Amino acid sequence: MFLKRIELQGDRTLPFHTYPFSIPAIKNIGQLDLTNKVTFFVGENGTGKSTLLEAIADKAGFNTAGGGRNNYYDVPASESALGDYIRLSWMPKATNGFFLRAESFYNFATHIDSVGAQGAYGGRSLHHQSHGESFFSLFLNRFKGNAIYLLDEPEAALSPQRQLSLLRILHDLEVAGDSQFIIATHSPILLGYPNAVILSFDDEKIQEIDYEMTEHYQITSYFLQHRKKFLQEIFRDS
Ligand SMILES: Nc1ncnc2c1ncn2[C@@H]1O[C@H](COP(=O)(O)OP(=O)(O)OP(=O)(O)O)[C@@H](O)[C@H]1O
Repeated sequence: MFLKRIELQGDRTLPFHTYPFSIPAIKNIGQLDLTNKVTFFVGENGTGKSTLLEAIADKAGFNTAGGGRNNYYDVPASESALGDYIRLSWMPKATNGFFLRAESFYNFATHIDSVGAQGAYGGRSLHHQSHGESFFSLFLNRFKGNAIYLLDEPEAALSPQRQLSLLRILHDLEVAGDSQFIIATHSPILLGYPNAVILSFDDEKIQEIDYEMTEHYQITSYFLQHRKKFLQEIFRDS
């Protein structure tokens, strides 16, 4: 474990009508304790998961466009609006890590090509691999432990089988004992990882939720078990 606590600073004086403080979960962060090596952020689209993850990446010294400490490149509108307003408590401070943004991974791949660092990613340009293969090259080659990994929707490019393989990578790094993961996800497969804390952004305040209580689990489970009925309900009156 590296990151133990996230605190919002100066809560009384913040501009609550403007982004990012207009987001209920962000406005009411207060003090958020991280207790497990694997933490998931879940919630409906637009509830602030990426906003918080990006702010953590910013304060941790990672490139908010995606990458680690030494990946200098720019992507429009990738700066963190929240980073200056949160305080992180470390024990100990992580010096290594990676911030995966699915949405700007293409730019990250271009950056890796431009600095000739393909060797660190399996020896092949990330652009010459499929979207899912390139994500997986990152996990296999760059995730070596003794680090904090901030992953924003890592499932975006992964098949269900590869999501299971990612669970195995998480497990191996967690068992080795010196890695921490904070993962924003919509994947009911990833959320099933054992011993993780799931934090829901769906209400006024971020709070822990059981796996089986997440919409991701409930809707997926219901859909798979009652697909025809579910579709009839959705298409009714259309
Ligand atoms: N730079 C910005 N300026 C203004 N509003 C923004 C900005 N970035 C995000 N928002 C808004 O803030 C809200 C939270 O966005 P955020 O990307 O953190 O959501 P999210 O929970 O990660 O969503 P998703 O699950 O769709 O990825 C959204 O309503 C979004 O439109």
